[in-house]
Amino acid sequence: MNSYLKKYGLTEFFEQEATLYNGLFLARITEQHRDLYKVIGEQGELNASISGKLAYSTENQLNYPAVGDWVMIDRIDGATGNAIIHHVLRRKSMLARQAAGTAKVEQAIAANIDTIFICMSLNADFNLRRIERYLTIAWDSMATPVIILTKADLCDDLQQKMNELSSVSMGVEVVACSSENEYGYQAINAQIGQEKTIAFVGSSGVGKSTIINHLMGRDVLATKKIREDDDKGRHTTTYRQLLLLPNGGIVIDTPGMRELQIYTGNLSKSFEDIEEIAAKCKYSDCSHGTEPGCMVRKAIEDGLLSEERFKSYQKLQREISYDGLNSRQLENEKINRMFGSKAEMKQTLKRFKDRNSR
Ligand SMILES: Nc1nc2c(ncn2[C@@H]2O[C@H](COP(=O)(O)OP(=O)(O)OP(=O)(O)O)[C@@H](O)[C@H]2O)c(=O)[nH]1
Ligand SMILES: [Zn+2]
Repeated sequence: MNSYLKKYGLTEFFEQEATLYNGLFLARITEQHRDLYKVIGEQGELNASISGKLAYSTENQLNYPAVGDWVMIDRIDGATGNAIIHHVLRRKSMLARQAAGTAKVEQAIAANIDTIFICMSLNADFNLRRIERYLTIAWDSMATPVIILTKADLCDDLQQKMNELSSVSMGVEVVACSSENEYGYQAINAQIGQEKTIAFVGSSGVGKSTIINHLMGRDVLATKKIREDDDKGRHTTTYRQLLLLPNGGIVIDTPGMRELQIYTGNLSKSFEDIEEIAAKCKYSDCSHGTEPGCMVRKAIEDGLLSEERFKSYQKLQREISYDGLNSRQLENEKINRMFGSKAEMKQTLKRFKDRNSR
């Protein structure tokens, strides 16, 4: 096997697949820009674009090459111009999300990830529902999730949080860590196999870049603090979307992956008032419809909360719960919305059948 590409995660599976394409060369996508890709071939990095035929035959956005994909290109020497990507090899896993502004079109964020590090901080960001959502996304991608709890130094009830977490983590490895004293960093390293590809997801500011920098042994990513000081910001500077770790292992960190989190985090902030009222509803999963003891409806009736504000909260909430979910999850979401839950849906369907068979 080509030892150079092996460092970039090449396995026998892909090498075998590649033999189907005579005369073309194997490469892995390391960066994606609008129409231009960076790929790593057996002789190093080169620019690439997709062939007209591939673009033409690719109706589904999902099948466009994404960072992490293994592809077949027409050359290994960039001196003769951009390489042309002719085929995308079958993926072992894929992280996808709804394309911005559309409900139906799905987009690949990254491909062929072995492990997804779901990062959540042990202070403000700690939220079991959020973990559940990320776990669903991770399982759906076919990669293995690992939960990384960050900022342990800012938490004084670690054991309690770990206990709470165990009710939703269901056998997934959990690692607590802190950048303060590098607590837990050894355990994180132990979760990274040789030539395995890792992706980091989680809310903004939980410390993903901090961990990646530590793994790299140098500051390759600007952490939030640095970015705030630098008004040009991270978005204008180019950065690597696929990083080789010095200890083996590969990190994929695409802009799309960072965006996966934006919406989950912000709702509570912008609607703190409603969430505060809702916390007092009789039922913790109150939908603020016709349930007894709903404090949100009461606040609206009492003129303490405007109906409009509540409506926009609900609307945003619906959009948020769609963001980042793929079609199968979306289907489940719709079922949940219509029937409350799958169990309830089954009940309803059963009642319906019973009635019709009578
Ligand atoms: N106290 C404490 N602060 C931390 C820890 N890890 C990271 N931070 C701080 O948290 C802030 C955000 O960290 P980042 O690594 O930039 O977070 P991020 O998840 O990469 O954020 P995005 O790039 O926006 O997705 C920085 O100011 C870090 O110094 C930790 O373990 N303990
Ligand atoms: Zn309510």
